[in-house]
Amino acid sequence: MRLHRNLVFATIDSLHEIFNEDKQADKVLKNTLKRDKRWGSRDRGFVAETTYDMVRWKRLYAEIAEVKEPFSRPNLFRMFTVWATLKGIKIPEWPQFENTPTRRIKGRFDELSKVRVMRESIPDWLDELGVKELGKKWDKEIAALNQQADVVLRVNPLKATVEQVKNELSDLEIGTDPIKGYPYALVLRERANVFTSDAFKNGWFEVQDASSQKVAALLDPKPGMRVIDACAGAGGKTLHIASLMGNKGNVIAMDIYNNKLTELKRRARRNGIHNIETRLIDSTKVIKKLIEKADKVLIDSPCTGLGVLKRNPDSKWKMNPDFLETIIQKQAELLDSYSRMVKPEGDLVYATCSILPSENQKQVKKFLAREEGKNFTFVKEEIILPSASGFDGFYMALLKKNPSTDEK
Ligand SMILES: C[S@@+](CC[C@H](N)C(=O)[O-])C[C@H]1O[C@@H](n2cnc3c(N)ncnc32)[C@H](O)[C@@H]1O
Repeated sequence: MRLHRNLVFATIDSLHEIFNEDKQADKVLKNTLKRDKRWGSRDRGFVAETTYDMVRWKRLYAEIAEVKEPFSRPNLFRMFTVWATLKGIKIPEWPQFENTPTRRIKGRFDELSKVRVMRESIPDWLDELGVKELGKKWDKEIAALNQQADVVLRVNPLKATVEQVKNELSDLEIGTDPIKGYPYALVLRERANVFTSDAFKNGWFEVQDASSQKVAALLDPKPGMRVIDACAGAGGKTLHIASLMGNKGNVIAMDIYNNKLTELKRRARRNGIHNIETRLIDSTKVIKKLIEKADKVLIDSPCTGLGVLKRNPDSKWKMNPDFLETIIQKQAELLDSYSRMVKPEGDLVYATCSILPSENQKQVKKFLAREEGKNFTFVKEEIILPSASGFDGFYMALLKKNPSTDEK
């Protein structure tokens, strides 16, 4: 591979903003990739993937390069040199790369790889938390979470079949494969920009990880039901729920951020979905009005996101250990409050994209032991670990509300 100056500089500029200005990697990249209209998909892929790689391996590369934060531009180039050397890429003779100590880089890599926090490039607090929560399993999970994520599509059955999407993308030379056990999923053989395809623009599919596609399946909504997606965000799972209902019945998508709900409505139009109603949660009244009104409620709760580090490697640098306690408290509050919207004999699914038992199975256990959870019966749960599934880490539990309730 030959390194192109403008692509390397774009990568360094992106890293400067992510590391030194505390900006979010996806937002920074979105802007960087608009910079040069002449860039083809390979060029854009190089900038995006290299930036994500360097974010993922920040601690390891900084340690090998012997540089400290905040990273000056020369130091970002030193880290880039580590990346290129370890990938076996020939370092060009640019002034930024003078005297690259190739041998020393490899030697330091071998030495540092013996220590997990360096090998897996994670902060000490995260390693301690992982061990505390997952014990011996942590080693495998954090290694799996450092792999690059696959691009997975969820076909929208209201518009197309899996076969149609596969053929349409194949015409664009984008190879895909079905995934056993995931009826609407197609995984890309190689990363590609699928957003410019007509199939995407016409709502034939959404990009959604395979594990995430299991959530609506567990909720199992039926046409004609009233279903509430209480933490809908921009609607990844709402769209799936509505499509499983064949546009029949009513899906209420709620969130505390209006901009996310606006995006959800835009996506619903593209998907040809018209049974979704959005409601902004701007007071407790919004929830009270819906008490015991839903056949099924999904709480796709805010969480640490530790199951999706593959996709958001910068979150390990932006998160801090106090966040876990705050989020566990928030999850308990949401369970207590939003579970009231389930009708007697209705279903509640609680889901997170975390792999920590304290946000998942322990959270559900505590809910069932509290006054607010006493009307629910545990049905089943799925603990999806990234090492076993190859996809994102997820947790989901199905609870059934008991027939008689004295609540109101
Ligand atoms: C895990 S994300 C949801 C992702 C979304 N369901 C999807 O599939 O794309 C959690 C969502 O909860 C929202 N949220 C945070 N606090 C909330 C609250 N108190 N009530 C409802 N939603 C909340 C966040 O804005 C965020 O969109």
